[in-house]
Amino acid sequence: MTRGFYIGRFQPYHDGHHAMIEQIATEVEELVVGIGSADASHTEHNPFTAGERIMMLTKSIAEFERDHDLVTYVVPIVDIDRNAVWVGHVQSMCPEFDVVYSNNPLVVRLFEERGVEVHQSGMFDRGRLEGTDIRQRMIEGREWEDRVPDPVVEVIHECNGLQRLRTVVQEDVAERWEAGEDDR
Ligand SMILES: Nc1ncnc2c1ncn2[C@@H]1O[C@H](COP(=O)(O)OP(=O)(O)OP(=O)(O)O)[C@@H](O)[C@H]1O
Ligand SMILES: NC(=O)c1ccc[n+]([C@@H]2O[C@H](COP(=O)(O)O)[C@@H](O)[C@H]2O)c1
Repeated sequence: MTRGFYIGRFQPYHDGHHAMIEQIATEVEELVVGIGSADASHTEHNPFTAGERIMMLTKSIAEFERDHDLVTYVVPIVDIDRNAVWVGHVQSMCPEFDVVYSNNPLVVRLFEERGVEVHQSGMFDRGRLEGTDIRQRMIEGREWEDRVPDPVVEVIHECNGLQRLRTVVQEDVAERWEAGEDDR
């Protein structure tokens, strides 16, 4: 039995993450999904809470649990300020895992330095499937719903996520303006 680990911020969980988990589901029997930066929410970079991201993931991956007999564990992981001990921090919070799946260069490096096997999948349709671009579309009122699994659309509407994102962006801009960090 092989148990994998896949971590992301999932702000929001999108079709690129979904394609990655679909592929992982063919390679492992169990998967631990880490909700990274679990302590962050209500900012432009991290608008959604750990709880909201757990809902996005749990509802979306139900189809893989059914179709591939995959067992998943979703674990929130808060950030810590020392990269050198982060792998131990993750391991201390999760069921034991054999292999890590990631396309994030820092995550790959930190696990490999600790002797953990890491698989990289390459990016799926990255021109369309990038969290930063999807959040920008939400802010600007452009179409984003076709880039995420259907349950994610429901969760974002349930938590009034578009309005929250637009509000926090305005607050961030105002703070940068007051701090004199904006181009004027
Ligand atoms: N389109 C994609 N295809 C495959 N893997 C992806 C894709 N987008 C992100 N990933 C990977 O999923 C993991 C989590 O990514 P993350 O949640 O940061 O998404 P992101 O789209 O890069 O978001 P952001 O732009 O907000 O940083 C990382 O390993 C990342 O490289
Ligand atoms: N020192 C740390 O806390 C540390 C180090 C490496 C990755 N991480 C986290 O792992 C997650 C990686 O996910 P992304 O690929 O979505 O960036 C992020 O939440 C990131 O903050 C944290």
